[in-house]
Amino acid sequence: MSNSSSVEIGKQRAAHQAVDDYINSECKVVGIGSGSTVVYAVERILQRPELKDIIYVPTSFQSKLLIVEGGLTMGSIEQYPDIDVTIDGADEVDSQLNVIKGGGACQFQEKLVAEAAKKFVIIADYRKKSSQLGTEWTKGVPVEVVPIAYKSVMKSIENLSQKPLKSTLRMAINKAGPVVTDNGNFVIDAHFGGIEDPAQLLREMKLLTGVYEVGLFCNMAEIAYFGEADGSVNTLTL
Ligand SMILES: O=C[C@H](O)[C@H](O)[C@H](O)COP(=O)(O)O
Repeated sequence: MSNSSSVEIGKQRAAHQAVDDYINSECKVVGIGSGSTVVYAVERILQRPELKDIIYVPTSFQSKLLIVEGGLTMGSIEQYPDIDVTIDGADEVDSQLNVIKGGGACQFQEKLVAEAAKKFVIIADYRKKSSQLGTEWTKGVPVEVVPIAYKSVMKSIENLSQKPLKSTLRMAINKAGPVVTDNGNFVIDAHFGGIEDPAQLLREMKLLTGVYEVGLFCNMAEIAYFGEADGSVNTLTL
């Protein structure tokens, strides 16, 4: 099997198992994360007709499309601030269930919908497992910033207790200029190498003026499902 097909199978198996374990007809409201792994979670939801009556809360434009095109009922976080379960992908997950998210620039709405949920479930392929954040996912910590503040946030990041190796403004592909998020903001990717204390870094970055949301999710996930290269699924809980 090629690497890319074992990755896709890993994503699909992890997503299907998480849906089967965590979403049932007792659930009233379910949060739907963003990214390529979540596509398989929605695929599984659509295979189970008893899950059709649930309200699904999106975390991005992409996730809205998945819900609408699947013919599922969509609700907003304002209408449904209490969510039973949110299922979402990850860029990197450490052994303490700290997570880097935002590779697709969706971390703000993802965090909002994850925090509203009683249970936050991560689904990922085997490449996302890590002993220390920043060592497997080497594209940096995604930091969503208000556009006029991007330079000053980049400067302020230099003074954090763990200094970044570099930080870059994320540029768009097939459009001149920066990536613009679903909230009209920019994204800085802050590279730290191995992150010594993710929760501390998160606290410090959240205090910087102009920072909208940071793609570090600490003490939030109750479980992570990893689809392995051999087709099996492993879980991580604390
Ligand atoms: O902004 C994007 C999200 O945080 C995604 O959940 C994350 O990047 C993982 O995406 P994928 O499932 O495509 O690896």
